Amino acid sequence: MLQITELNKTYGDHQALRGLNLTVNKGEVFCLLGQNGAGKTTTINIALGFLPATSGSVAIDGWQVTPGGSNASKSVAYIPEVVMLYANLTAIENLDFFSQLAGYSYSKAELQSFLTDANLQADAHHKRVGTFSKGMRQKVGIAIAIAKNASVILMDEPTSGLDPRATDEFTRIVKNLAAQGKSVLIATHDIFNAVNIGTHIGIMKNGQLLHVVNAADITPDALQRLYLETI
Ligand SMILES: Nc1ncnc2c1ncn2[C@@H]1O[C@H](COP(=O)(O)OP(=O)(O)OP(=O)(O)O)[C@@H](O)[C@H]1O
Repeated sequence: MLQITELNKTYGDHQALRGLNLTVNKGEVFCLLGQNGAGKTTTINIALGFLPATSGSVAIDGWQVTPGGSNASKSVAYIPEVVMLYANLTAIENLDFFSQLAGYSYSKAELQSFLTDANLQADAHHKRVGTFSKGMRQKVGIAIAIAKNASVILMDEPTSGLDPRATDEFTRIVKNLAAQGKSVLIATHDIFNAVNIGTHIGIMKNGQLLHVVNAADITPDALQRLYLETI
């Protein structure tokens, strides 16, 4: 579970986050919409412990996030827009490397099962990732999150640049993660996919969450109208 409470962040004299409150329970997928500069990346970076908050708190499964690593960071995984992997290593070698970095040592069979859980086709497990598409890199990133046993997964613009088939596959993978009890937070500009993939959708403006809606209660058209009225 991810719990953000009264989070403020100031860069110099610019206030990027203003008393942000946001909760993602187990099994929920929270899509965070907002214009460029609304504060989505700042929120993710504080939740990861990459940036200190000015005030307020972020907790992962009840553990407070503190900059530079904590018990909380062990339970959180990040899938950036482009997942950075070692181009000359295979998918399974990358997964093994990053799992070991997180303190886990898995057998080859276990590593393969994580890649399969992330929907990476078997014939790609032993291919170097240098040739992988964005979607395939994402699957390795998701396998790393599964191997790390992360209970909270944060994603930045995961569907930008994915073709419709890859987006549909990604949607199914994320729904599966949620069904396994993960909490997923996705910063996105993709309104249509937010309705498809999310259980909850938040609209952020100037560092505040102005609306939170249940994805089941809104159509993409209605969400687009609400978004345009809000930002
Ligand atoms: N290191 C920094 N120093 C100064 N200002 C910053 C810094 N990082 C972000 N900001 C400012 O804080 C605000 C929030 O930025 P942030 O990157 O969190 O927004 P965002 O919603 O993620 O935007 P995008 O959709 O473009 O990624 C913006 O006004 C941005 O210019």
